[in-house]
Amino acid sequence: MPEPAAIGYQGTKARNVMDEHSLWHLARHSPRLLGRFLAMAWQADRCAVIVLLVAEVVGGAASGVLLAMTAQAMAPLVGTGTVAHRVHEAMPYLIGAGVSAAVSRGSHAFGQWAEDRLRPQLLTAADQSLLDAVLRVRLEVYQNPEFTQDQERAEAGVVRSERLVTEIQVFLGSLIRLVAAGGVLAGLHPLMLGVLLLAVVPSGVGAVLRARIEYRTSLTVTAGRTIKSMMRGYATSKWVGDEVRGNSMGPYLRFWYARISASVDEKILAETPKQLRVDLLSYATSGLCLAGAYGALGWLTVTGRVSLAVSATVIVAVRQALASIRDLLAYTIGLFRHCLYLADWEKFIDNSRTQAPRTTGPVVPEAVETVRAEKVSYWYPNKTAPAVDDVSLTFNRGEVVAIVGENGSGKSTLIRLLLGLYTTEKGTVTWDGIDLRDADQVALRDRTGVVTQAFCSWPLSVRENVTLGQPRTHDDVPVWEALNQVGMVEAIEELPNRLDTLLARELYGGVLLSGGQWQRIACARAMYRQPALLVMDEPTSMMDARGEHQIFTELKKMAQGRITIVVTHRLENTKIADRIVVMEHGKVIEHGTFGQLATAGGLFQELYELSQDR
Ligand SMILES: Nc1ncnc2c1ncn2[C@@H]1O[C@H](COP(=O)(O)OP(=O)(O)OP(=O)(O)O)[C@@H](O)[C@H]1O
Repeated sequence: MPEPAAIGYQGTKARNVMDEHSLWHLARHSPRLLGRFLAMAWQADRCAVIVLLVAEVVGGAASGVLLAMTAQAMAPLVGTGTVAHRVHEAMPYLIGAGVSAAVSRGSHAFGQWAEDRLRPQLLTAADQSLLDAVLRVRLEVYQNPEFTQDQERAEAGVVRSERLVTEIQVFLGSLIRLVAAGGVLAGLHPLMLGVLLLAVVPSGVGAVLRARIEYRTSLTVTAGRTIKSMMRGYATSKWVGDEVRGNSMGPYLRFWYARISASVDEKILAETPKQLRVDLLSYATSGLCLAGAYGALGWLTVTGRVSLAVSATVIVAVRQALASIRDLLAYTIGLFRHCLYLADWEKFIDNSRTQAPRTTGPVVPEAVETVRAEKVSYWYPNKTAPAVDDVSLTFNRGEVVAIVGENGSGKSTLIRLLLGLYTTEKGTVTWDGIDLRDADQVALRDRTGVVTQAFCSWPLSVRENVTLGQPRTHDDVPVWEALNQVGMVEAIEELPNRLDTLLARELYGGVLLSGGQWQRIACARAMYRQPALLVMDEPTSMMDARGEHQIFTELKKMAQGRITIVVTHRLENTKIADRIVVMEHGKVIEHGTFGQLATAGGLFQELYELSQDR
């Protein structure tokens, strides 16, 4: 059996995640990641980036000047002479300190303005990249559970991209203030700076270790959280409200939800003792070092090695430096932590580029004459039997072919292979002789139209619901024609804004359609495309008899210009088909016209008779 590696997704599990998140790795890669975000911010709003950087530099420099002025003012203030004289002496420095404080506050306001502008724009840019990445990958990549988990982690990265702006701003500001305070401090007594640094290193290391533990925990609970949020979405959806109540599913759903929540919580709680140990150790070590720093200052002052004025300034500078270092550490840790998530976002985006369908190679013709499957097989990952097994079929332009068979016989998989949505693992699918594995996949997408079993009710206007996937148009005539083909003209004309009516819940100012009406819209969308290969998988399962009759009549009418394939369990409908293909366990077991198969004594006849036996 071929490896599921055919899916080819190199997800997180394929890498040793925590190796990649060692301190060294983080320190090495965070600047590059921050650089990427800076480039994104630059692209989004240059003016705000410049203002932010200038504001932080000016604000930091002003705080350094403020400290230097305070130090200068301190000497006359604690010196000799009358109070008036001392104040007079210190006055120029005090005025300088006041001006520096004003400049510092003013630049902070501008920095805040820039931050307010950048936050939403960065969030949008990161979010947009994620959406692009998910839409970019080949359909097969969805089969890989790692892809979903990686996507969840990338989503967490998107949320954090917004916070990154604040963190970068505070990080920069505190770094500049620290350098300024450190400069003043070093000028006063170099020893102070060394002792001070020693005091903060242990808590810095502790905070980084804590961030790693948190991230490691989040990795272990991602799968649980994903399934929890999926189940929550289903259980609380208004669409399944009747099913949940009508079948008294509520108690079991609550029980299930509580159980999975408890298992997620258990994993998180298991990590808390480690976090406590790291915190206690780093606080104790940094406290001891800080006590040593203040002890050294006291000793230097008492032994007359530094003057009282210098000592007083050192205390002010130490306070400012400590506050800056605390901010710097807190925000460096925040940056590190967010970089862990952003690295996931970045990996996901970059991986998606290698999972994109090919955009080179031969372009399949707009009006394809023949689609041929030759000895085609396909396995899903973790399945022991192929979903499609050694199938050879030919479909010709102008034909309507019905594919039938019991549940799980491989019909939907086969049509995905014919559409080029899945790649064959054995055998070939060719469009007019072009092997789809070599063909330009983007061009191929323009030639296909499909109605799937689980079609989506897009919260868009009627017009957009019909034209979705096609270039925007102002010509409503073909839109009405497509709606006419599915018998929806009257229903749409009754809507408040006709084609402009939003098809969404009343909450959003829209109107809702019935299940069958939605299915008609899905059919209209595929017909509007006028594709070379039109595939309809159970297109009328929700429709009334009139709707069903109309769809099949229209399909027959428009069959000349294309190849039409219909998958259906309602065997009556296969009468319109030129040929019927019957599948069982992934193989084609019968092939012929309705007249031939209905009396051939095979599976088709059996299923048809069962459908008539009511
Ligand atoms: N995404 C998937 N992952 C794993 N196995 C799958 C997946 N989709 C389908 N299968 C398996 O492949 C086989 C064929 O499924 P397929 O959906 O092609 O059948 P089908 O004939 O279209 O069924 P139905 O009539 O119920 O729609 C089944 O055994 C099914 O369990």
